[in-house]
Amino acid sequence: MRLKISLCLPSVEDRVPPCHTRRRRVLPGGRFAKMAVHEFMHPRNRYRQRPDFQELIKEFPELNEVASVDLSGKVKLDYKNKQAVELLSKCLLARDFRLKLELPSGKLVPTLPLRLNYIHWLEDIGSVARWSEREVVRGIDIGCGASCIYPLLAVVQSNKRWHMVAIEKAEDSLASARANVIRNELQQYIDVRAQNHDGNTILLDVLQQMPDERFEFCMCNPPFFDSTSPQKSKPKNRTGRRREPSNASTGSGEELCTEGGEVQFIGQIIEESLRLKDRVGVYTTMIGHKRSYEEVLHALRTAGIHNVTTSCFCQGNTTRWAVAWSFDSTLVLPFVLGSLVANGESLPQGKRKKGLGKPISCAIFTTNQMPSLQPVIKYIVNQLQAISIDVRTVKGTFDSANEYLCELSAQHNTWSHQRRKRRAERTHVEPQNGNGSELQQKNTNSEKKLKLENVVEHPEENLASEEATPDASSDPYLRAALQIQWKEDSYYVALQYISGIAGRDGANQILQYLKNTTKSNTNEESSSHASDDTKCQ
Ligand SMILES: C[S@@+](CC[C@H](N)C(=O)[O-])C[C@H]1O[C@@H](n2cnc3c(N)ncnc32)[C@H](O)[C@@H]1O
Repeated sequence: MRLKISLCLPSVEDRVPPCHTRRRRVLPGGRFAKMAVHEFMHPRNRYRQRPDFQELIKEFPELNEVASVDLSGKVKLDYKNKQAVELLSKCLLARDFRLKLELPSGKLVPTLPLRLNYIHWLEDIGSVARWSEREVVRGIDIGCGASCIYPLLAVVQSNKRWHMVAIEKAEDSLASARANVIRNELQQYIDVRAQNHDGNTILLDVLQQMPDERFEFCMCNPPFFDSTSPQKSKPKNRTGRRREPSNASTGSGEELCTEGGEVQFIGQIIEESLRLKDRVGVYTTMIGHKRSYEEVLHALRTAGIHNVTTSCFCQGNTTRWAVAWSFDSTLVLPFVLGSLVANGESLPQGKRKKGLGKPISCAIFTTNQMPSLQPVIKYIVNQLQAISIDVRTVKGTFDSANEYLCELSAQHNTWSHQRRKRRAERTHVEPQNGNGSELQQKNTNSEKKLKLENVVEHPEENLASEEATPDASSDPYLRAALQIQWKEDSYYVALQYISGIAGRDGANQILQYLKNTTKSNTNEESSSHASDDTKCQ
């Protein structure tokens, strides 16, 4: 029987598709085929299928003005034409979401595939955070822009279960955002608020105005560029190989630029989150540049924030990154679909598709051996703490009747060679009874064997490197989720690797350590019907 961790673990086909870096599919014989970039969008993103422009024009004849027919007879839109981009967004919003949108000229035109990728990622976060159990999910959009696109989409896509506070700093955008909310009669669900101009805060001032409110999430599409840089809104082209953007760029300098660029902006959200903590369940933001993404992850680690998940949104030729973090100890963010590893290392594509992999599980005691789940939980937690693994309860208590879930974090490998260490300890215990000489003889033999095993299997330098402590600001050596469950006639332990350089092997070894200690303790204590049942599955 295979046990599954019940924390809404994703099925493989639900996972977020791999990132932008792979645009070629390997064909038999090692040839490459170019893949449609749309394949990398979120699996639920309706725009993975390119719109059929011919059909769309029938419904919205105004598109005719910006469409052309190519030599093969295909109807095409010129994405370099600002008017075409705006018209397409408006038509798709009307057709697919029944939303009406108007924008003052010169303002950022929201492209829908990207906006929807972000919304779907939030839904994935919500399924781990169990938002489905709430009647209303409250969210904040930082910098809603003139379109107010994210709050509009969030409300409609959730069938009005998500209620949004939309914050905006620019006065003209604020007025336009309010008009778009009224235009769609969604004032009951979207509260558009002006950012405090005098203050220098992003969330603090606004949340101070609502002291009794708690939000499930916040989101942000920050101004990407540094207003103090001479290049301003031009992305850095360090290699000189960056292609010209295939879409017309829209948006004013005020919308796209901020002092210090996105890293400083997001850095401030991180700082404020350290003060606001659980006032917001999950802090999320989009990031425009890969380099900023790495800097943001570093800032989170430096702030001691490790409950993090990341994603990347791929659409057309544009890629954006996203980061979420939380102070909620009952929410294990790395369980979110398609999560990349939290230390910022991008996994190879094939691996990322499989995400964190399946949990491994094993029966650890039978109900004949343990009367209830409580002593099993206490026993396992003691065994883990004995080797300095930090155990943080996520669900259930030590007195749980059916299930207990916790998060493990280890700073270095303390589980390898435990059997040998225990044996070595035993050999150093002075014999207390009359069989002293016999026992001493046995111990001497096992000591010899132990020495031999150490020489053959594990030279000293290996031991030293395994126990090396990583630098304090980095991720733990291993993070994993552990579930203890009672089912039929046995108690099961399941381990899910989350992150850390120990990898899935580290999680396997911890499960093996638990099996071994159980086996040796039950052998010592009750001898006969011990742990033949500790089979791993
Ligand atoms: C890149 S635009 C995003 C607009 C919209 N959310 C979208 O995705 O199309 C960034 C927005 O953040 C606003 N903004 C900049 N600094 C802000 C702040 N401190 N508080 C609130 N909004 C801010 C800008 O005026 C701009 O409208």
